Amino acid sequence: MRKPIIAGNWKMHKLAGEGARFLMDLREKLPEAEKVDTVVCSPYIHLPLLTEAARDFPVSVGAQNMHFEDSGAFTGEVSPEMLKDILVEYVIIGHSERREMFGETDESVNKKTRASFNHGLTPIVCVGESLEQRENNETFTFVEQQVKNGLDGVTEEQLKQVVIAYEPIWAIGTGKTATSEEANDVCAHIRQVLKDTYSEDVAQAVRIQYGGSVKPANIDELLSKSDIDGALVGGASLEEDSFLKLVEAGANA
Ligand SMILES: O=C(CO)COP(=O)(O)O
Repeated sequence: MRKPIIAGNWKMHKLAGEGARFLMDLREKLPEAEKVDTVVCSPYIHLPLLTEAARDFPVSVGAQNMHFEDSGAFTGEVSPEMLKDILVEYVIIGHSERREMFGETDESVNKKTRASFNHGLTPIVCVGESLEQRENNETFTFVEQQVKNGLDGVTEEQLKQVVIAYEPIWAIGTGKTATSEEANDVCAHIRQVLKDTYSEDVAQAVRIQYGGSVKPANIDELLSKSDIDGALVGGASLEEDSFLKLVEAGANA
């Protein structure tokens, strides 16, 4: 069985001190690390404070982006080596907001995914279709292409560590969740693509999260599905009570 993974994506919210307090408040309350992987992905500048606050208790810290080079003349960028240096463990790659607003492409997603393994970071690779693509019945082919392009050249052993987040763009921050069946169908398709492109072993190992208006009220239903192994959560990860409920749902899945 794949271990559930619940990740909060704080996007551009919270000040650093608020983030650290959030983690400290959860300190005694989080389920054991054996039951669920709990991840909080914050803005870059909060990361050192959060990795310090997260010492000795079962939560990992993730970044929301990174550059693919180790160092160089890339003003405003942060490298995988820098993230690893401050004990960051995860990195979100190719979130739809970065693809839409910051020119991220399958090619840059692929470079970043491969770079994450040079430094032992676990990538959370985001894929997902627009409303127009869904209405034109292009969801499967589009997501399939994103998965293949994003993971191109990644070795089988590395692939088993990858987390894929299926986030339909039309469900992000809109309050519109894909039904658990719709979400599971796409996650199952992604797993089939992994099997056809790589192997059954890889397909069974890779964890696939659903993201898009996940809340305490709908997470149990989503996690009960065969191919949904966790959630990548925006809005409902910002508040301690609701984040804790989501993580508990992961631990009980
Ligand atoms: O984009 C998301 C997580 O990466 C989803 O955001 P919401 O949970 O706010 O819909």
